[in-house]
Amino acid sequence: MLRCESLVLQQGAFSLRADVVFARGKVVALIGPSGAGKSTLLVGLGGFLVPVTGRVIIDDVDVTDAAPGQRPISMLFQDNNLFPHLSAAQNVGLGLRPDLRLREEEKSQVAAALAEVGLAGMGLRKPAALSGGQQSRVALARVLVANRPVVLLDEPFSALGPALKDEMLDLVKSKLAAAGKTVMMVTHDPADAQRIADMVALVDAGEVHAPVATDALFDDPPAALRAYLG
Ligand SMILES: Nc1ncnc2c1ncn2[C@@H]1O[C@H](COP(=O)(O)OP(=O)(O)OP(=O)(O)O)[C@@H](O)[C@H]1O
Repeated sequence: MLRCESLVLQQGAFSLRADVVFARGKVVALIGPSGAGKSTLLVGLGGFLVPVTGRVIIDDVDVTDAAPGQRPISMLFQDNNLFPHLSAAQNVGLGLRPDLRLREEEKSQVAAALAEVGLAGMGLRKPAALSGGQQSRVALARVLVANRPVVLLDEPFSALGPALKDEMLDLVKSKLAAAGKTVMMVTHDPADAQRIADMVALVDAGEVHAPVATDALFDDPPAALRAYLG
């Protein structure tokens, strides 16, 4: 379970309030207008922004003062954050050991993760020799080997075409959600939420609303969601 207790995050003149609970092992889509604060929430949960007030609690541990690397969290962004001079396997290996001094069993874990995302045998390729979709798969494989309980996704597949994006969303569902991870995903596309999210939390005007079951939300959208959906 991930709990934001009276959390206030500030970026410049903008402030975001969150007093919500995200259930463990669920996929939650964060949707809402541009500038509403979705990325601010993920950056704050990741530990890259010191809260003005409030606490962040993950599985009963208060991580509010923990550095990003000490949090039980992996993050995946649109740019995939791959190092161009490292091979796909090395980029994945960073999820296990930042110094890349991998033991044999860790190298096997990397190879297995690459196979899980459909990149078996491509470990030696550098990112420039991979398509956009394949690069996204490398970044996802790194999240898999890191094996943290919470995964934050900030529009990671929005640069991909619709079919590739759906494939990646399905991988998130089958590899992360099925493994019991708590997944929070920012998206602008309600279809993404309907495809893989158990719950949807609306972020609107600097406030994170409580997550609601996806079907229920879209069957009977509250006024703020209706306004956003147009
Ligand atoms: N580094 C920063 N300094 C000052 N203001 C910032 C900074 N980063 C974001 N903001 C402001 O915070 C507000 C929320 O931005 P945020 O990126 O969280 O919104 P968002 O809901 O993710 O938007 P989008 O859907 O367009 O990505 C915006 O008004 C933005 O201009």
